[in-house]
Amino acid sequence: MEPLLPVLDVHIEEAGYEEGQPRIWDVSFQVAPGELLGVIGPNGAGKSTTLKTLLGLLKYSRASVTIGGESGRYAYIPEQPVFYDDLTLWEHLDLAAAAYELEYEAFVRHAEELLAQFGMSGVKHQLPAGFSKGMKQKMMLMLGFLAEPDIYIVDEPFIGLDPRATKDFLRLLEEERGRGAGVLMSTHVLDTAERICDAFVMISGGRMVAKGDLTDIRRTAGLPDASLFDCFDALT
Ligand SMILES: Nc1ncnc2c1ncn2[C@@H]1O[C@H](COP(=O)(O)OP(=O)(O)OP(=O)(O)O)[C@@H](O)[C@H]1O
Repeated sequence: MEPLLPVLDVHIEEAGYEEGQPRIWDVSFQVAPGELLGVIGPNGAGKSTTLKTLLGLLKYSRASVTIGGESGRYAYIPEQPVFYDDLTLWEHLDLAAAAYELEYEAFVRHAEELLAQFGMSGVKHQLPAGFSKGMKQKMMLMLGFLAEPDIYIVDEPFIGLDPRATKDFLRLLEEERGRGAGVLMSTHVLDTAERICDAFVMISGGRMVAKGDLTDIRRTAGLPDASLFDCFDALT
């Protein structure tokens, strides 16, 4: 069988916030359809910089990024919620649907489903400024899922979510992977990452120090039976 074309193909030579001052070097990876790739590394290692590079948000980068799949569409779910003060939750969903050119009835059905799944139906006509941190984060997740993209780019999803929301989020991701969507996820929650990710990119000091599935990471760390956490400890 032909190997599936990646939904995300990233080659970063170097990238940073100011011309001539790179913060990351030689970071390259691919995400296959249905794959969940975890980006892990200590504080300040360069995870967010890597995500910003592939989203095209940095002033200075020498990189090539290809988004594949059927629609070539990505959804970015940021760690810090971004929203319009004057728009209700429903108006945010509606705006996203217009941007993605979704058919209106299908959008309403999907949006109502997502609201119910995240327990947010009762607040859909409220302004997100009055939401808790986790509720704001759920709004960002819903906006992402509404897009049904080829690749989800998710920055640290686990910190603000309660256990039920985390479970709902993971189940929805699982469904999306089932239809072939890839996921690139940066996280510090290594026990969850070890459980759910197919493969990892480990970044330290702006460089990739290990890449592959847990077996590859263990081999690189020289620790045949170690947890992801212990490999992380040894490699960073
Ligand atoms: N806006 C910015 N302007 C200049 N330098 C930045 C900026 N954001 C991050 N950096 C620098 O880039 C390097 C990588 O930071 P980055 O935010 O990518 O780390 P991270 O791995 O995401 O860390 P954390 O786990 O703490 O979120 C650090 O040296 C940091 O100081």
